[in-house]
Amino acid sequence: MYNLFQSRGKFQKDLFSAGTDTTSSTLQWATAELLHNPEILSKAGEELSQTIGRGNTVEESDIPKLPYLQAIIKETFRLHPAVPLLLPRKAEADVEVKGFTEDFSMIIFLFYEKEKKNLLQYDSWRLLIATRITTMISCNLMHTYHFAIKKIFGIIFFCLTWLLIQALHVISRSKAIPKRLPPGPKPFSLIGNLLELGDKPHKSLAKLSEVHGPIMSLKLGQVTTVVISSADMAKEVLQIHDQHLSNRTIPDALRAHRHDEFSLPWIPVSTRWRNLRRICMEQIFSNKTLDANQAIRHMKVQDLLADTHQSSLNGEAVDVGRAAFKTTLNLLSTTIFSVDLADPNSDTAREYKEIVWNVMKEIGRPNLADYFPVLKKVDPQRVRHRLAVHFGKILELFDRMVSQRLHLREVCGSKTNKDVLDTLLNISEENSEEMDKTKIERLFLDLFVAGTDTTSATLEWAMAELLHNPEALSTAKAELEQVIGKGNSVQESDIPRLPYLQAIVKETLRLHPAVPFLLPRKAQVDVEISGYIIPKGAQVLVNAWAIGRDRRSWDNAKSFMPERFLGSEIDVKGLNFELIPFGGGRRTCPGLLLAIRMLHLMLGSLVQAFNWKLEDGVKPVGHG
Ligand code: HEM
Repeated sequence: MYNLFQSRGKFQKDLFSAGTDTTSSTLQWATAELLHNPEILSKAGEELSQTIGRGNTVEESDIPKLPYLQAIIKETFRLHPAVPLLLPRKAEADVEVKGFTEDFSMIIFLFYEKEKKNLLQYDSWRLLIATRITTMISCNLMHTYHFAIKKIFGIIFFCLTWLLIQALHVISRSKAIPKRLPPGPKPFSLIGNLLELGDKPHKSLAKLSEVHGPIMSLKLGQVTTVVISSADMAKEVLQIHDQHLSNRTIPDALRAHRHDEFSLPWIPVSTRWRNLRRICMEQIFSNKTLDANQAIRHMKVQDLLADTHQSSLNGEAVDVGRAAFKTTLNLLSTTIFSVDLADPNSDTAREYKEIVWNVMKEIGRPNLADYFPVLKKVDPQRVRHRLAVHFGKILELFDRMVSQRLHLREVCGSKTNKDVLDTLLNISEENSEEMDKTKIERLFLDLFVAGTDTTSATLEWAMAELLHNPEALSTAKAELEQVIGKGNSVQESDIPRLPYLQAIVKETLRLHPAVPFLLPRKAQVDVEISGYIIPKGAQVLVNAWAIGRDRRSWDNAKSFMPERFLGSEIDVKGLNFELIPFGGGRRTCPGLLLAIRMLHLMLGSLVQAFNWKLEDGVKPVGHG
């Protein structure tokens, strides 16, 4: 057996070298098969000697009388067709074969199964289609590597099918999601729509949105910006697509002292951001902590009342804005590190107040580097440079305060727990990874910047609206008198019993959100909203000012009517998207509870303690 196989292999090899002649190759295979099957060989020999006789030669005319010989030839054709793929055909027109319709430019190869009995049964052949195969493969090669090639074609076929499915998928997706920006005003070539911003961008963009809709795109210099101006669209951004729209575009100025890398409002959503937020929500601004340190805020509000009383005794008008800023600063600084930072007799306090004020000014200043990123290196208006100076001073001040407290704790030999600084130092002693001196100082910077002007501006607006609406003022006064009683001072714990005062604060925040565009968001991926695409990298501004005045959500939207909130469930906590002065979703303002307490405490106290009127000669003006 072994020898036979060996000799057959050698025989085949010799015969193959003779070329691709189909007849000789079939004869060679027939001979090889007979050598491999001696029984068949002897049966064929018997038939020949019986039919032709020994010594006579075989004539073509004898073939019909030799059925066994015919059968051997057919069997050889079946097992060893000389042209396994036949010769390639080309369809001259679309031809449907078993449900497949093929382009006539395709080349069709026919493979057939080895097991099939009948050479002529085409329906048992497997059809494989290869598009535009340009490489000619020699017949011999095909013959020798028949099955390997079959596999390769199988793989190619599979890959092509897979690619086709993917392409169809992409095409159908791109059909389903029109890749188009929200509508918006036509931008100029270099400056885009910068000129449309005007000096009150929240108002200008609210006006533009009346033309272009509640989701609108603009080009601010080189920055693609999407502006949101309705409660429904705000819900899409702040809640539904919150996951991809929670990071920020960072104003260039904030890169001073690399503050953008430390700052809670600006760092991207990450483990570090979550830790900082958790500390804020659980340790600094929780109701429990705020209840524990409300007495110090009460004291600071008594100072505000004393100052105001002094002004009235002197017959001077009270600058509510300044008084509000000073008191808010004091409320924050006593809450955070038990120091009165707005004390007029302290040099540190005066310096501090000025720095905070300057920081606000620089951050609020429009900066070309934010609209033309190529200018970031140059800092053309020197905003980052000036902010770096202010940051440097304030961080130095915080550094002194933290060092003093650390020293005090060392001397006392025990942990104190009287304010936010103590809370943070306790955390850092337990886990220095989570909190350390630098992180504490950076967090303080954020809290002061985020908390001071926002709260004091809201208080100033509330007082302005009350002076403009004497009926609302007298209703508030009556409520305070009834609930607190004459001569008693307002406490934070009284707030739940003062629904009209709460309604005034909500109405003020609706009409005058201190951060009209919230803080800017940045799309992490393409986000589809309402059939439009907010492209990856675009800046998203939610116009809380426009939403608070949207006629679709509010009756008499421009009027100051605190009554609208009486008996209403609508709150400012970020769940009612028609009222979002503190933002919404995972980046909602963490200082909300403190801000709300400070606002009610200051406003309630001022309204209760004095009879207010506008300074002589000043006329109330409507707000637009
Ligand atoms: C009336 C007062 C205030 C208003 C109207 C206000 C408003 C806001 C708004 C709109 C945001 C951005 C939310 C968003 O992107 O969705 C924000 C963020 C923030 N606010 Fe306030 N805020 C006020 C008071 C405060 C106070 C008192 C503090 C702390 C002392 C504070 C600390 C912060 C911080 C740290 C962030 C950044 C949160 C983050 O990005 O994760 N805010 N605030």
